[in-house]
Amino acid sequence: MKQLEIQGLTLGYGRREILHGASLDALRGGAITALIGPNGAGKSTLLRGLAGLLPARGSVRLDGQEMIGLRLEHRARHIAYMPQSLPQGVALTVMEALLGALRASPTAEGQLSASAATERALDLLEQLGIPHLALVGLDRLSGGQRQLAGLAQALVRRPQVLLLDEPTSALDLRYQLSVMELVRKLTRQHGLVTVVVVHDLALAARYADEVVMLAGGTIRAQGTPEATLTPAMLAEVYGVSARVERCSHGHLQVLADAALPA
Ligand SMILES: Nc1ncnc2c1ncn2[C@@H]1O[C@H](COP(=O)(O)OP(=O)(O)OP(=O)(O)O)[C@@H](O)[C@H]1O
Repeated sequence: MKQLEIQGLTLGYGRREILHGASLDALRGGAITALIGPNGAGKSTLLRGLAGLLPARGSVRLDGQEMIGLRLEHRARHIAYMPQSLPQGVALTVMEALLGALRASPTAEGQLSASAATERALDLLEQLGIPHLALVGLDRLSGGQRQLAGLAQALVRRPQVLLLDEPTSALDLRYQLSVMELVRKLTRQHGLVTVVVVHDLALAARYADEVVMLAGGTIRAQGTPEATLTPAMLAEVYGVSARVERCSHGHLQVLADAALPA
């Protein structure tokens, strides 16, 4: 079983430290971890740090192998990262972007032949429900379509660790569910260590096996949705008074009633 161990991780921008020696219980393969917390908590910073895009101190070990200090192309064999917003003005079709991601550096299975790469990319677009976008330019996609194309770029290399920064924020209700279902299916099937930044606590409660709550650059809680999404924690971390109830289908729902006085 794969696992990602994060110990004493310190991250920041220039001299500004954002994450202060964060340590987590090992993140397990086959499980989705939702990274939640208020705006500016450091969620995207943590994800960028795990992706190797920021200078870091501490330790990030995948199955015992230290990732910090590993060259980006080596780390990219194991870890895929989908940023909150994809770069604009890229004159490529969705298919060209996927093939480019496969060519950029060898995948864990080595370099794929051109036909195997095309087949894999098409298969993934089918799974995401967007085969009709294969030949459409990235700069002609809607916000939600761009997000799906970004997700395809992260998945196409079949990583062991999948880092997704708000992958459903621009998606309509149906796609929010179908994308999270697919992420869960792939996570289970391939034993991926999946970490998803998400603001929607109903989605976190429904799809996460584990929740990590971050505030002010510090880990405030880690555990099952039931253990972490409590009225007391929501008051402390988000400053809201909230109820946590089960709907008629048994899903946990967070009902925020009021912002607490600062
Ligand atoms: N490129 C950057 N340069 C300098 N500071 C940054 C940069 N990106 C983020 N920060 C700072 O790091 C802190 C954490 O930001 P981060 O984006 O990680 O938060 P977040 O929890 O993802 O927030 P949100 O929910 O609003 O997306 C903030 O104070 C932010 O101003």
